[in-house]
Amino acid sequence: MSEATVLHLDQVSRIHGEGATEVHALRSVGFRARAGELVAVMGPSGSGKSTLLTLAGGLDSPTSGAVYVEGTDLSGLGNAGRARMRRTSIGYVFQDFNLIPALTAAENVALPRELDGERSAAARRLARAALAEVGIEDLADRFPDEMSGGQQQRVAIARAIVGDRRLILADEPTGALDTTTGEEILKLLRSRCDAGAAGVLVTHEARHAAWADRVVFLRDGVVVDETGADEVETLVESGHPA
Ligand SMILES: Nc1ncnc2c1ncn2[C@@H]1O[C@H](COP(=O)(O)OP(=O)(O)OP(=O)(O)O)[C@@H](O)[C@H]1O
Repeated sequence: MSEATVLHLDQVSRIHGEGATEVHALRSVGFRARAGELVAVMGPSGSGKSTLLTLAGGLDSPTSGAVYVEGTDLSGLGNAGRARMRRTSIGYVFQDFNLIPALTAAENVALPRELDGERSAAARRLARAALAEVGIEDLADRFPDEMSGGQQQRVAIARAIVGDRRLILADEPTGALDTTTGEEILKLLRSRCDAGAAGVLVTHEARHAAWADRVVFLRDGVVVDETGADEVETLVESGHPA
């Protein structure tokens, strides 16, 4: 069970544009994230990290190859099916939090459940449980502009995990936070993966990779290296090998 593949990119390529302006953002990438595992994705600017994450989250479709989430081929679903998958199985955490300013913390977290037809009271209960898991249940009735950046990112993580979603995708989630607050956010991601979710963390910083079980390096849309758990520490000490 703990070894189950939650995310599988099978020979995935993504080409943006056509002809002279064609950009190969990803080239035949194979990638897996298993239950209980946090995988860091690193690489220079433009290497395809965000493209990998948006494909994994069903926000974009591959030019060729297939993306499976919990065994379901996202391209076989159609737009409505993919949207449903995003609300029920996939949590996304962005650098700039992306909370809805007019909604309280609890309402932001409950929203994906309510969009999925869950009754309001049940959705709020799940939202409060998710807020408790990230340590800010007491801020449930605050609006985003009444919270610090770190608190807002905790709300975003609660929204990503609410209802026990199994795949958490995080794109530079600590980019707008100070070092200490950023480490706390990574710790939350780590503990969610320890509890059975699969996590993918896009980061520029080698020391963030210390929270991951594996590091996958991209360059020009190709996986150029993979580092196992025992090598992650060496990587952090020596810096970026790619
Ligand atoms: N919608 C798009 N249209 C055209 N080209 C795109 C599009 N999205 C990404 N690209 C190109 O695809 C390549 C990979 O981009 P991507 O954003 O995935 O890289 P990245 O590794 O996440 O970069 P960064 O670290 O700067 O965020 C880049 O050359 C980028 O310019």
